[in-house]
Amino acid sequence: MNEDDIRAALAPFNLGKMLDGLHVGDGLVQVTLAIKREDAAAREPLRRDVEAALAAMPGVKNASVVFTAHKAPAAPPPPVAPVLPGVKSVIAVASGKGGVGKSTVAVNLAVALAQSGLSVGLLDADIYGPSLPRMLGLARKPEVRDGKMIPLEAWGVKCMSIGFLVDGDTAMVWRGPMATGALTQMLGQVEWGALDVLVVDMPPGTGDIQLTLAQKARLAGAVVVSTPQDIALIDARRGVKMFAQVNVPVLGIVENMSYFSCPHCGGRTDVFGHGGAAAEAARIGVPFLGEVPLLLEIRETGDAGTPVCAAAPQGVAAAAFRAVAAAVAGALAPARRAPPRIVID
Ligand SMILES: Nc1ncnc2c1ncn2[C@@H]1O[C@H](COP(=O)(O)OP(=O)(O)OP(=O)(O)O)[C@@H](O)[C@H]1O
Repeated sequence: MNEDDIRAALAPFNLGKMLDGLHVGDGLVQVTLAIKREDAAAREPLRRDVEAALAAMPGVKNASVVFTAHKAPAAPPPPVAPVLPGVKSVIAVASGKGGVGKSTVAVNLAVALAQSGLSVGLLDADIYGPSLPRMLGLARKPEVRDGKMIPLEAWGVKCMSIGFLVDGDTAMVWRGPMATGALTQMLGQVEWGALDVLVVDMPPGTGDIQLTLAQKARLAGAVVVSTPQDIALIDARRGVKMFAQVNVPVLGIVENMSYFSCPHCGGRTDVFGHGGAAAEAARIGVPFLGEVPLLLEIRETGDAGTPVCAAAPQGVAAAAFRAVAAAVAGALAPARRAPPRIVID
């Protein structure tokens, strides 16, 4: 008794596409019939007849016929009103771990994009540790007009941070839902106006806030910042994976603190090794967007509230950020995307 014998025995039942699975071995026959869930009762006599016919065959010790109901293909998600109707592209700047310079890259990317002539917004979504107020030297509370907050402006960039509204220590103790609620408000209740790009400085890691943002803000893409160290790269890989899971294209990886550029002699030292992020990007098949050197000037200007792209636009740091900005602008898909659907298995 082999599979052909069983198929021959099934032929009179005209099962057609209903026959979904057949397993034959050691005198055991298992048949799976695919039906619609609601047809189960009506098809039961057929199931019993098939089972009886197979059980009666010589050489069959046991025959079982079971139903399976395939899920109907998921309906496309209903159109959702865009949270940010005037914003052409929202991009997230993310990192797998803290301290790799994600905020520094986000701020300078925004300033460099604005310097290239685009209208740019910058949202600090790092609810638990907002660094925009310090990096941009902004401490005022935003005005409210017609129930909407007016972003503060710095170097041609419209900026909003939870740090403008509450002091950092307050936000630090928020539970997850409070943080995601605050972020949703910052997306929808800020008068962003018409923007070419909204750069979002994400909190480090891969959690609730990242998912909320990926869903609500219709991200056009994500920029993942890493240092060349192995440990940062492992976390960066996790970040890339998270965006892939929520269907957000990864625009590429930026290597920050790529090498040390000595302000005295101009010599270059590869403090953490060099080129790890480029190699990793190639390995996981995402673009490499450029490298930013480890420079005292970047830290000093950032901590003093003037991003290096604004403080020293002619310097090597600004040139590095401009190159990253050009790569990001080039990678941005012109079309706006539908919100991702999160599938939980
Ligand atoms: N390329 C660089 N050269 C010199 N200093 C840098 C560079 N990039 C970042 N820094 C400095 O490193 C510190 C951490 O940077 P930043 O706050 O941007 O990191 P982050 O990844 O956003 O951190 P967190 O996720 O913990 O908020 C800052 O003091 C910043 O000025």
